[in-house]
Amino acid sequence: MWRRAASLSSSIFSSSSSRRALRDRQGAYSSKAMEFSSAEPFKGEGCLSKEKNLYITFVLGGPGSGKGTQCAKIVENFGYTHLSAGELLRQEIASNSEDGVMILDMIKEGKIVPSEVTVKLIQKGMESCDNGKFLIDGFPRNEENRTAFEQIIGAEPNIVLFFDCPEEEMIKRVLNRNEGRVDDNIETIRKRLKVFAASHYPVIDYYSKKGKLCKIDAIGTEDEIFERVRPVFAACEGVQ
Ligand SMILES: Nc1ncnc2c1ncn2[C@@H]1O[C@H](COP(=O)(O)OP(=O)(O)OP(=O)(O)O)[C@@H](O)[C@H]1O
Ligand SMILES: O=c1ccn([C@@H]2O[C@H](COP(=O)(O)O)[C@@H](O)[C@H]2O)c(=O)[nH]1
Ligand SMILES: [Mg+2]
Repeated sequence: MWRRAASLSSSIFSSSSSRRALRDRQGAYSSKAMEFSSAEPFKGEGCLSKEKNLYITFVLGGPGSGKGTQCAKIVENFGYTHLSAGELLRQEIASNSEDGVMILDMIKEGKIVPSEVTVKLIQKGMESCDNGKFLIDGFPRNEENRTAFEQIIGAEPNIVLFFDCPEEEMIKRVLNRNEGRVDDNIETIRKRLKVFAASHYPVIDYYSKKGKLCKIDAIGTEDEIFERVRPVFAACEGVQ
C-alpha cells in the first residue's frame, strides 16, 4: 500500500532557512513499511499560529473516488479536521460572496478555480481551528495549486493519499450521489474527468517522487477501503 512514506510532522515556515531547518529535523522515513522516525514535530514561524504543530494530509482522487466518504471515517477514528476544498468553494457560492458567481461558473464547467481564491479559503479554515491535524480534500488539483499552497501557507503535506478508482466506477458513484450538486451530471462529470486526467497526475508524481504518496485501491465497500486507510493513520499516531 505504501510506496514509501511520509515525512514527519511539520509546522509552517515562512523563510527558506526555517524550511531548511524543517528538512534537517524531519527524520528519514524508515524503509520498513509504516514505521516513522521519532523526531519531534517542529514549531516554526508561519502565517498561522506559531504554537500550532501541523500535520497535513492531502486527499486526492478523481470525482466520486470516495475522498469525502473516507475523510469522514478518518475524522471519526483519528480526530482530524476535514477541509474539503470543493465544499469551501460551494460555501463561498452560498454566502453570495464577491467571487461566488465566478466560482459557480467554474464548478459548472468542471474547471479549476484560481489557486489564490481556494488557498485563501483553506488558510481561513486552518486558522479557525485549534486542531493542527488537517485533511485537505480535493486539493491541490494541479501544479499551480500545489505551489500556491506552499507559498501562501508555507507548508507541505506530511502525507498524500490518492484514491485510485476506475472511471466507470467514479461515474456510477457520482450519478448516484443525489446531493443536488450542480456538477453531478454526466456532461460535467466528463469535463471533470478530463481535467483530472490532465492536471492531477503531475501533482501525484511530484509527491510520489518525494516519498509522500500513499496510493489506495478505491474499489470495494466503504469499510473495506477504510481498512486500507486505517494503517496509514494508525502509523502516524504518536509522531504528531
Ligand atoms: N466504496 C464505495 N462504494 C460505493 N459507493 C461509494 C463508495 N465510497 C463512496 N461512495 C459513494 O459514492 C459517492 C461519491 O463519494 P464521495 O462523495 O465520497 O466522493 P468524492 O471523491 O468526495 O467525490 P467529489 O470529488 O466529486 O467530491 C457518494 O454518494 C458516496 O456515498
Ligand atoms: O481545489 C479545488 C477544489 C474544487 N474545485 C472546483 O470544485 C469542483 C468540485 O470539487 P469536489 O472536490 O469534487 O467537491 C471541482 O470540479 C472544481 O470545479 C476547484 O476548482 N479547486
Ligand atoms: Mg468530495
